[in-house]
Formats: sequence, C-alpha cells, structure tokens
Amino acid sequence: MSILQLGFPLSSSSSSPVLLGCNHPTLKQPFFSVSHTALNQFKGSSFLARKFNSLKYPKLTRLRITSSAISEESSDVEVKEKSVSVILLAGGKGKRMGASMPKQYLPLLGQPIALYSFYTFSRMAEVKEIVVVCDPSYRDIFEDTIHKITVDLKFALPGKERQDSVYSGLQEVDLSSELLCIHDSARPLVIAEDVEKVLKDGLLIGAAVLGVPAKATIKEADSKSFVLKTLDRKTLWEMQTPQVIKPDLLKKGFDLVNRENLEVTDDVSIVEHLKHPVYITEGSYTNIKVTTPDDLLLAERILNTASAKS
Ligand SMILES: C[C@](O)(CO)[C@H](O)COP(=O)(O)OP(=O)(O)OC[C@H]1O[C@@H](n2ccc(N)nc2=O)[C@H](O)[C@@H]1O
Repeated sequence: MSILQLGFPLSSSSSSPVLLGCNHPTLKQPFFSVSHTALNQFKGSSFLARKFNSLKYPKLTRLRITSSAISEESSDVEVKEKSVSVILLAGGKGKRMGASMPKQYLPLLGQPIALYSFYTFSRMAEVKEIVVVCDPSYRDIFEDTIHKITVDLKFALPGKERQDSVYSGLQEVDLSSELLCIHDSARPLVIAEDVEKVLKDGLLIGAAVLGVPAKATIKEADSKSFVLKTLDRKTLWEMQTPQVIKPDLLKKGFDLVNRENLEVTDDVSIVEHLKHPVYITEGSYTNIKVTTPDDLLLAERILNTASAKS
C-alpha cells in the first residue's frame, strides 16, 4: 500500500492545493475539487478557482480534498480507441500469501486472480495491447484466452523488484501508444468505470493514479515502533492501480530513477521525482490488493455481493 500526502503551499500568494513535491509551471489552476459544507453547493471549477484565490490559507487546511474537480475538464477529454497500452504486472512471487504458487494465479471463485483485470482491460475500446509481465511458465494462462480477446497480447520477463518489472514491460510497449496503464494483477476487482476516469485524467495531466481517501489514522514511527508523529488524515490517500502515465514521461522518469538508483514502490512516484504533477482520481474501496489469505476471502465476498446485486 502506498499512501500519498497532499499539502497546501504555505505562501499566502497562492492558495491552490498541490501535490507535495510537485511544482509544475503550466498548471496554474487548482485541479482538485473541494468538499466542504460551505462549498458543496458550488461545483463549477471556475467558481472554485476564484473561491480558492479569495480564501485565506488557514481555512483551506480544514478542507477535505476529493479528486473530481478536473472531471469537468476531463469529461471533454477523449481517450482514443486503441491508444492505450496496459502493462499488467504478474511477475511477483507473492510470499506474504504463503501459498504454493504466486498469489496472482490462485483461483478466485474458480478463475485465476490475474485473469479478472486482464479481461476487464481486454474489453475496453481504448486498449490496444496488454503486455503481461510474468514468468514464462505462466504464459499459457493468458495465451488460452486468445480466442476471447480482441487486443494484442505481448509478454515481458519480470524483474527483481516491481519497478524492474514495469521497466521490462515498458520495453515491449508499442511506441505509438498515447498512454500507459500499469496495473497490479493482484488487484482483480478494478472496475472499467474507474479505469475510464483515470485514463481521462492521465491524458489531461500526464500522470494520474486511482486512490481512495485514507480511512484510518496513520502515524509515522521510528525503527523501534515509537510514534514520531500523527499525520493529517485529511491529506492522506491510499494509492491503488491502475497508474496512468504518458510514455515519454515514464521513460524520462526511469532515466532519472535508474541514474540515481532510486527505489519506488509505485509508478507515479517515478514521475514525482521529475516534479511533474500527478493527479489522484478517486477510485473505489473495493479495488483491493490481494496480499494475504484474508484478502482472498474479502475479494470472494465482494464478488459474491456484486453478482447478487446484478
Ligand atoms: C502499486 C501499489 O499497488 C500501490 O498501492 C503498491 O505499492 C504495490 O505494492 P507491492 O508491495 O509491490 O505489491 P505486490 O502485491 O507485492 O506486487 C504488486 C504487483 O506487482 C507484481 N510484481 C511484483 C514484484 C515483481 N518483481 N514483479 C511483479 O510483476 C505482482 O505480481 C503484483 O501483481
């Protein structure tokens, strides 16, 4: 799980919320919406922009940010058909699951976990190709679907760490793709509606990630488990996948990360190192990452509940 903290600039000359570490000169307007009892009735982004600029900084710190403000702008954005390359990460060993095979191939209601999101992406008009990063011994799981899908299927070898697998997948991607959509196959329950939203935001901003506001109180601790400080929950988001990035931006980010030997646990962090803005598209709490056996039970429950409703 990655948690991202948002912050506000301390300067009184600007009251727009920003991503920590991001200072992109071309983004002059705030690109987050704000839910606040006093502001809830005003959803228009230009109104909000003016309102932001007239507010004093201390008031802003009490606002809960939700990531739908660019929805007006991103609703005008059209992600073209067959313009997206998906990098589906299925190269991990899944040691925390304690199973005899990597967790992404365990059956979830009778189907390998990795095939859930694979089918979700394969049905989307925007998707041109899926590059599956996996050990060659598991390729047949995906190859067996070939008569059911209309996207190109490619494979890449996994690397030691997740970021190495992303880099490996990047080498196989069609260079004409407008967007890369990187997804953990261990997140089987992602829904197409959320993918559509994050693709649009990614096209508009250059990099976007699905996330949900943190529900728990999160504390920072030292190596001996003593609390150093309590983080401000209003600014904390739990990161999910897909993470959507323009190919050139990811390539530039990898140049920097590889040159400086930086470790990252998610993909947009690579872009954050370039100081390029990253937008958080509000997703769904049900897009869980299956990591331990209890997650598998929860995923089954979510699927059963969804099928009972439909
Ligand atoms: C990106 C986030 O989902 C955002 O919360 C997390 O930070 C990912 O955290 P993580 O500990 O790397 O999660 P894991 O479940 O171990 O791995 C995520 C996905 O990457 C794949 N994976 C992992 C390691 C590796 N060398 N190659 C891979 O392809 C796994 O198969 C899995 O589908």
